[in-house]
Amino acid sequence: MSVQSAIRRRTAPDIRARKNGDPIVMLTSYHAHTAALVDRYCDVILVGDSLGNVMHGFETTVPVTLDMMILQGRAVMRGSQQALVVVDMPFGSYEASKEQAFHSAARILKETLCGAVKLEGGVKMAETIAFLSARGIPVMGHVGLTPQSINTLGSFRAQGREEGTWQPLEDDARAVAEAGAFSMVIEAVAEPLARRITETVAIPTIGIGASPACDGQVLVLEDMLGLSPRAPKFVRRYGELGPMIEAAIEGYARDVRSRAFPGPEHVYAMKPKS
Ligand SMILES: Nc1nc(=O)c2c([nH]1)NC[C@@H]1CN(c3ccc(C(=O)N[C@@H](CCC(=O)O)C(=O)O)cc3)CN21
Ligand SMILES: CC(C)C(=O)C(=O)O
Ligand SMILES: [Mg+2]
Repeated sequence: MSVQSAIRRRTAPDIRARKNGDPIVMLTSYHAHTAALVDRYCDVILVGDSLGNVMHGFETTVPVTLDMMILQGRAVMRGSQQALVVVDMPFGSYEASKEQAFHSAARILKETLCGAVKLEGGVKMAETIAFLSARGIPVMGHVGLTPQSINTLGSFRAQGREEGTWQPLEDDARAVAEAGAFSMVIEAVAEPLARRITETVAIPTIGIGASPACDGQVLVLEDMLGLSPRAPKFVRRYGELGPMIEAAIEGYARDVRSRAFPGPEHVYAMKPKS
């Protein structure tokens, strides 16, 4: 047996079993080299449809396709060994029917070999989550702010911050849990609501802008690295890669223009005559 295959990857049931345990650590990655780094420290790697914003410069995640998710999912699986890899189902690939969702999710599992999919929505998606879960596809839910619904929501705004707005959000979280999801992302909700949901559902909640009360946390890697031009308020920057990359590019351009690069050590000399 190869060394690689001797390392057992985390599974959806492993993550499910972490309810009320040590916090679940999750970050996004869309490519092999960052996946290898994230894999050393995280329990879950999310191949998020935020790749539409981060990699492709779209304003929203709406234009992201199934083929884009599968291509990046394959890269992340090649780069990682131990983390559970979860691939986002993109807008338009699952909402029409539970059969459409199964077809899309099966493609994701078969073509990337990832361990689970994630889809947005609560009560309205519960039947779909149950259908997939019963047929061998682990589903991570995603409730609160659901960015794929930007065109009906109107703006990316935190949820549950006004009195009397909690009920539909609590209903969504309960529906996702009872449908058989192994965990759920809670995005941009008021802290007391995130705590209430986390205390009432039986599966782990993974927060993004949803307070420390959740059973785990997730951020978009490029946001926390300081590589995204604009990041939401809930992001803490753990690095300033934007300025670092710019300084490197500036140095390269300067050296090429002054012929300081390439140096002697980067040049191929002729081989001696034999
Ligand atoms: N790079 C990136 N990071 C993300 O966290 C992310 C994506 N892309 N794309 C998909 C969704 C969209 N998300 C977003 C996008 C914008 C805000 C935002 O601008 N929020 C403002 C206003 C909040 C309010 O009005 O309450 C903020 O200041 O946080 C939040 C979440 C989170 N997701
Ligand atoms: C923000 C996270 C949870 C996500 O869904 C994504 O990166 O697409
Ligand atoms: Mg997403």
